[in-house]
Amino acid sequence: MTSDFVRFGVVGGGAWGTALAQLLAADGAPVRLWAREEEVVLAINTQHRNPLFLPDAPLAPSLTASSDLADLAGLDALLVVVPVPYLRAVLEGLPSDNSPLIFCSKGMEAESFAFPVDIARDAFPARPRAVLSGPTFAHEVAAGLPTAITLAADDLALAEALARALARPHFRPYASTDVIGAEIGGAVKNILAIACGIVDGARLGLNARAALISRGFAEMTRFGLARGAQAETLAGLAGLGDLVLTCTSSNSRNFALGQGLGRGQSAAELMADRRTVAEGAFSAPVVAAAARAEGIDMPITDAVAHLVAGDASVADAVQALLSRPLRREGA
Ligand SMILES: NC(=O)c1ccc[n+]([C@@H]2O[C@H](COP(=O)([O-])OP(=O)(O)OC[C@H]3O[C@@H](n4cnc5c(N)ncnc54)[C@H](O)[C@@H]3O)[C@@H](O)[C@H]2O)c1
Ligand SMILES: O=P(O)(O)OC[C@H](O)CO
Repeated sequence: MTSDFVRFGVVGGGAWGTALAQLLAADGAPVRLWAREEEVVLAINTQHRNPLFLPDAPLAPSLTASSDLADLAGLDALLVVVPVPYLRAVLEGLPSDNSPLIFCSKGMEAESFAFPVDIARDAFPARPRAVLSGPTFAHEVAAGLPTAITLAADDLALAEALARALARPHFRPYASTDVIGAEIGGAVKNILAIACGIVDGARLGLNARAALISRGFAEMTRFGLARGAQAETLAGLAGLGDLVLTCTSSNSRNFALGQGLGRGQSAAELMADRRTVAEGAFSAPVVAAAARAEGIDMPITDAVAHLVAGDASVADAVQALLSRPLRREGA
C-alpha cells in the first residue's frame, strides 16, 4: 500500500530527533533534520554522526541536516523533537505548510500549562497534529533494537496512516485517539523517573522504588483522568510502559539526575553546563502547580518539584511522604 507520508523532516537534532531520523533514513529514504547547532549539522552531513547528542550511532548518508528551518518546507510530515521549554519559539520559525506535525517531546510548558499539541494549536490552528510517545531510549532505536510506541491523533485515520508510515520491522507504533493521555504519560513519567533515581541514589531500597512506581502511576492516572485521558492509554506504552523503562535504568537522564540528587548533589550543580535535557526537571514544578490549581493530589510530583528547586532535602521529602495520613488504596 502506498503512503501519503514518504518524505519526513525532523525538527530537533538532540538524541531523540537524531534516532528518529536514523530510523526513517536507515533504508536509504531521504530525511531532512533541523539542528540548532552548526557543529551537529556539519558532522551529520560530512561524517554521518551526531557527536554532541548521539555519538555512538552511525547515521545513514540519506539523512541530511540543516540549521535553517526553511529547509523543512514542502515535506509530507514533520516529527517535532524540541524540548518543551524551547518548543514555542522554534514552532514560530517553521514554514507554514499543511502537513501533519508529530510531537515527540515529553513535557508541559511553564505558565501556559500547555502540552506540545496545545502549543502547536496556537501557532498552526489548521495543521493536523499527532503525538508519538512511549518507552524509547534513543540509542536503542538508532541501533535498530525492538521498540513499541503509541501514536495518537484525534483523527484515527490519521493516527493509523502515520503509524503505518513510521513502522519498521523493529519499530511498532500503536495507533490511538487519546492525544492528551499520550502527552500526560510522557510528561509525568519523567518526573517520577527523577523520584526513582533519588531513591536509588539515596540507597532507600527496591521496596521504596516499587512503591514509588505504583503510587506514582496512581498520580499519573489521577492527573490524566481529570484532564480527559483514557485509563488504557495511561496503563499502556506512553504511560506505565515508559514509567517502567525510565524508573529502572540510569540510561534515563531523568533517573540519572535523581541519582545525583539522592547522593546529595544540588540540582543547580547537576544542571550546570549540561547539554542534554532531563525534561522532568522543567515539568515537575509545572505539573505540581497545575495539579494544585485543579485540586489533584500529586505528593510525589510535588516532592520532586521541591527537590529540583533546592528548597527541600531528600530526608525532608521522604519524611513528608511517609508521614502522610494512611489512606485506602485506590481512593
Ligand atoms: N533521548 C531519548 O531517549 C528520548 C526519547 C523519547 C523522548 N525524548 C524527548 O525528546 C525531547 C528532546 O530530547 P532529546 O533527548 O532529543 O534532547 P537532548 O537532550 O539529546 O538534546 C537537547 C536538545 O535541546 C536543544 N536545545 C537546547 N537549547 C535550545 C534552545 N534554546 N532552543 C531550541 N533547542 C534547544 C538542543 O539543540 C538539543 O536538540 C525531550 O522532550 C525528551 O523528553 C527523548
Ligand atoms: O532519558 P530520559 O529520562 O529523557 O528518557 C528518555 C525517554 O523518554 C525514554 O522513553
